[in-house]
Formats: sequence, structure tokens, C-alpha cells
Amino acid sequence: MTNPWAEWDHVLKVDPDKELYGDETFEDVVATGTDAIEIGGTLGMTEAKMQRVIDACADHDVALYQEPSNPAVVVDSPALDGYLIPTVFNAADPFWIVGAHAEWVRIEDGLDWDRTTTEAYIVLNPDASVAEYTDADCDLSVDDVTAYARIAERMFGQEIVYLEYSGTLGDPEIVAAAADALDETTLFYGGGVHGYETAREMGTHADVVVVGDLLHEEGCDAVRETVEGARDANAE
Ligand SMILES: CC(C)=CCC/C(C)=C/CC/C(C)=C/CC/C(C)=C/COP(=O)(O)OP(=O)(O)O
Ligand SMILES: O=P(O)(O)OC[C@@H](O)CO
Ligand SMILES: [Mg+2]
Repeated sequence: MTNPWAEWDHVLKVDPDKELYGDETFEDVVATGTDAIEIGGTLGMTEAKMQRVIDACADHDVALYQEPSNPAVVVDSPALDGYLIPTVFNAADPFWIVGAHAEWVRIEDGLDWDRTTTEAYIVLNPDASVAEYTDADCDLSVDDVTAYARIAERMFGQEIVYLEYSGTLGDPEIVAAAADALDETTLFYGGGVHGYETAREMGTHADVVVVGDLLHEEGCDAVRETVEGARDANAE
């Protein structure tokens, strides 16, 4: 069986610490045409905020994943299709590579391994909260990034490599090089996608385009355009 993300073009990342745009509702969010909703953010996460978004999206047939930023906010819910657990390959502190994970497994009995997958993050925007939080070394060359991508797939067996430019549009050359370095692993790209063109450009290289802030800042119509851009890129 192939992994579901192997079929995705677009992921919508909902930040439980941020409001929806205007008077939009989660009914509107699940109707954007995205392939999957990922619930997560770096700052201000709590179990209750996560639960609220899960409940609001639960009765819809869009794939629903939690992306916890620490073990304390993981929600055990049958409404979730699974858990996408970040591991930050370029974090300076090993806590964000394997430490948090070991802590989680130690405190959690009955972890649902079948619904749990790691995402090998390479964090590339030094100004993003996630870069500060994990003390990531973002000063990476194209060769550094492709090396991380290659070891993620070949040495660490990662099913997902995630190029994370959260808050800013990334360098298409780096995204293209990371895509070239991967064989089976699915490449996620996230950061600064704000319309049809940027989604299409990043989607030309990455397998999956992740859109976050746009949902909260410009709303569902803008997100729908990015879905179209990502679809058109992958249809090429
Ligand atoms: C082991 C478990 C259950 C959790 C640990 C998971 C790890 C290693 C988290 C570190 C990386 C991280 C914080 C990922 C969260 C997802 C993410 C990158 C969200 C984007 O965050 P930003 O856009 O930078 O933050 P804000 O939107 O909150 O400002
Ligand atoms: O919020 P933006 O900049 O769209 O980034 C999306 C996602 O990669 C954040 O984790
Ligand atoms: Mg964000």
C-alpha cells in the first residue's frame, strides 16, 4: 500500500493558536479542496486548542493529521488519520531530533505506531519561530540541504522530507535540488506560498505544497488558488 501523502499535492496547515479569517468557519476550511489538513504550529500550542480544531474538522472527509510541536499537546482522537511528528535534522539541540521523541515514548503507553510517521524537517528561515525554538542552523548551502535530504531517505528511512521556510518564500533552486536528491521519499515544501503562481512554482519541484499563514491572513478563497497552483504543477 502506498502512503497517503504520496498522492497529495497540497496540505493546509491550521494553526490552533490563530483565528480564522473574517467570519470564515471550519466548514469553509474543509471545503478548500486541499488533500489534507495538518493541525500544528510552534508557539502557543495547548491540547485544548488542538482538540477544538480536531472537533471542528472531525465530521468531514478531508484527511486530518496532527503535527504536535511537543509531546504534551498530542491528542488521542479517532477523528485523526494520523500523527506527523517533526524531527528537525538541522537542529543544534538533539532534543528536537530525537530527545522529544524518546520523552514521548517514555510517557505514552499504547502509542499508535501504525498512525505515526516522522517528517524530516530541514528548517531554512532563521527568522521563523520554529528556527528559534529548535536553534536550527539555517545557514545551509544547496549541497548541505541535498545531503540532509539524502541521509533522511537513505540512512534514516524517512518517508517525508520537509523543507521549512515558514513565513517566507524559499529558494526554488534549493527545492529543486532536494527533489533531485530524493527517490521514493515525499518532498514537502512550506513557506510563504500566497497564491496560484507561488504554489505552482514550488509545486513544480516539491511533491506537496504546504500552506499555513495564508489561511489565517487572507482566508479560504486565497487558499483555494494555491490548491489549483499545486494541482496544475503536479499535472505537468
Ligand atoms: C515528539 C513529539 C510528539 C513532538 C516533538 C516535535 C518536534 C521535534 C518539534 C520541533 C519542530 C516544530 C516546532 C514543529 C511544529 C510545526 C511547525 C514547524 C510549525 C510552523 O511554525 P512557525 O510558523 O514557525 O510558528 P508560529 O506560526 O507558531 O509562529
Ligand atoms: O505559514 P507558511 O509561511 O505558509 O508556511 C507553511 C508551513 O510550512 C509552516 O509550517
Ligand atoms: Mg506559522
